[in-house]
Amino acid sequence: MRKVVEYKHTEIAVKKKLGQNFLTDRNITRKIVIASGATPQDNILEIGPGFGALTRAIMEFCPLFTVVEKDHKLADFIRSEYPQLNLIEGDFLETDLAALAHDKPLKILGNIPYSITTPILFKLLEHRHTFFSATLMMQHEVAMRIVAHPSTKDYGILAVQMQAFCDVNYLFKVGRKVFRPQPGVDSAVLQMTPKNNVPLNDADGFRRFVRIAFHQRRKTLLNNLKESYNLESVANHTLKLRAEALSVEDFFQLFRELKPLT
Ligand SMILES: C[S@@+](CC[C@H](N)C(=O)[O-])C[C@H]1O[C@@H](n2cnc3c(N)ncnc32)[C@H](O)[C@@H]1O
Repeated sequence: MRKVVEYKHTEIAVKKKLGQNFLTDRNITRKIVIASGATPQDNILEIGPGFGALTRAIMEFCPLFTVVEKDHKLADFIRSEYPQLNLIEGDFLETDLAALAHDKPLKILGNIPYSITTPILFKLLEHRHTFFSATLMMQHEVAMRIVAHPSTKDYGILAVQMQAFCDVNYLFKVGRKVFRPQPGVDSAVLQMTPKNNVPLNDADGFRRFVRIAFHQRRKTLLNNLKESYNLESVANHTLKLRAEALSVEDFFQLFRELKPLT
């Protein structure tokens, strides 16, 4: 069934593909902005302002900032309601973060579209030098996977990749009832802050290694890694473990010990 949401002078047919679930609770938007620590001096970027629920709350703390919105009708809405903002009408995944962060690292905020949560997170990881922190509302289940500890069912590639490069903080849960239209899942607000000193000199190689180590979760590290790496320098007891048993520090150490097979 076609769902329509209307606010002030604008009505849109909700696009599921764009993850359009709009926040209706001012206490929550304010709580997100307070958690982000936004001040008037910050270089803020909001992902997906929609009808401006979070935008309005950010403005109370920082009057001028940048927003990126892909939906043309919503971009028109933001342009007419908040002409003072720097609106990028386009796709966050194609937004040049380095250019936006030219003078100062960004503080990123957003109630992000569920449909592209993972690509957004990986874009942020890749461009972690461009931002100071990202305070994001996402699906609760994804937030749990990001902050998961070793040897739990949620612990996997996402947790290791994110925790390797960022400090991640689960802030609070947000029930589905405060959105229009109501999604089928709950949300949570998570903050990620890039780490200054990551003990790696090949971040891309590390990311590939983590993917291979988890390739088949039930298999040992030996079985997952042996086709791709020379494992001579790795202790036997380590190779008998599964990837899920290793902490992020253990992953760093193991990555230093093995050599890719060419
Ligand atoms: C979950 S809604 C949040 C809207 C608003 N911030 C709120 O909290 O009510 C996600 C917003 O992101 C926009 N969006 C979806 N994909 C996008 C993309 N790739 N780049 C920028 N904005 C996008 C949607 O059109 C929508 O406005």
